[in-house]
Amino acid sequence: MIETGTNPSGPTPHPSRPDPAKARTLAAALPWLKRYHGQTVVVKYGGNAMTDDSLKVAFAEDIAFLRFAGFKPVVVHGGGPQISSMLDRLGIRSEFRGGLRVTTPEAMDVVRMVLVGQVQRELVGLINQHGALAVGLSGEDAGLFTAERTNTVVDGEEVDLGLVGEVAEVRPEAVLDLIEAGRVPVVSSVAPDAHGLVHNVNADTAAAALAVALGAEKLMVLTDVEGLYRDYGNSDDLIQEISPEALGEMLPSLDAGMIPKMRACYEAVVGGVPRATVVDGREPHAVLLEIFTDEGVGTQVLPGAATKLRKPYPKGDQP
Ligand SMILES: Nc1ncnc2c1ncn2[C@@H]1O[C@H](COP(=O)(O)OP(=O)(O)O)[C@@H](O)[C@H]1O
Ligand SMILES: CC(=O)N[C@@H](CCC(=O)OP(=O)(O)O)C(=O)O
Repeated sequence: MIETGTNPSGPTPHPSRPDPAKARTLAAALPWLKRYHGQTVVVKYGGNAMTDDSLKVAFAEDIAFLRFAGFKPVVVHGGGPQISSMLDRLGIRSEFRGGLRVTTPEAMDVVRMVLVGQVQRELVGLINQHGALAVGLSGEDAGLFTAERTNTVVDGEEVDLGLVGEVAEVRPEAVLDLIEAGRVPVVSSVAPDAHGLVHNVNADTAAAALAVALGAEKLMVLTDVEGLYRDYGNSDDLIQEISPEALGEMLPSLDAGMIPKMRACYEAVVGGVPRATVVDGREPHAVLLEIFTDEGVGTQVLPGAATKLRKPYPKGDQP
């Protein structure tokens, strides 16, 4: 029954008018919704962008948003700092050479336990707060990745990294089955070699190999810097856009964690992924911000790009 007459608890308040800015924001997303509808986007979530619980919740919301908006998101996660802290707690020494962890058999057990048993489980749980979407798997599942042991060269010298692998082969069928079923695969970067011995694969490397094998439309890498600095430590010039050729020339000059990251972007684009981007995962909703803005927010690697620089955004300022 509709009540008329006076309201005993006082006058009925005027409803507030819906904010037209919200409609404008949604309408402005239309070109990207059209471009990415039905397309696979591989998002690599780095351990350094996972340190804050609220950031992880926002990341899971972004992934669920993409899925419900008709994208096909696939997550590959890292967990370097989380592995390091567990190794410390267990009193196992580890060091990085050329951006990769020297991995003894003892450390490998911890890498696998932390990536598959902790980090992956947590992300799956957070995404599944939004529906029965996420399914976790690792390079060991259904032959997803076959690793090939690799070393690295530091200052001209070959360094033995132990149980560290590159991705020699990808069998993406299991991931494709999940995507087909409307699920969001969440992939951990450990993988057996041809004899079944499990290796530690850098998560950026794994994400690139998977993006190529899936024919993804985009590889997005979340990290803890605004993007690729032209001359890290000496200048705050950020690279906004760069071609794979120019990036290839820069690779030997890169440092630490940026080596596997930018190599991954390079390999992805050379392997046919139309664009690869590095974005600041410390920004809440970094994934949506990157996808639904004109120039993107971090560093984009795309064929034919002329190198474009920009200064960092002022602190607290949104792009
Ligand atoms: N040219 C560069 N531009 C940006 N960051 C760089 C550069 N060279 C080295 N770095 C370092 O690489 C780090 C990112 O790599 P990493 O720590 O492995 O991140 P993640 O855990 O996200 O994979 C940055 O925090 C920065 O310290
Ligand atoms: C070989 C190698 O270095 N593997 C990485 C795997 C995790 C990873 O890549 O994590 P981020 O993305 O957070 O750096 C490691 O052991 O730390």
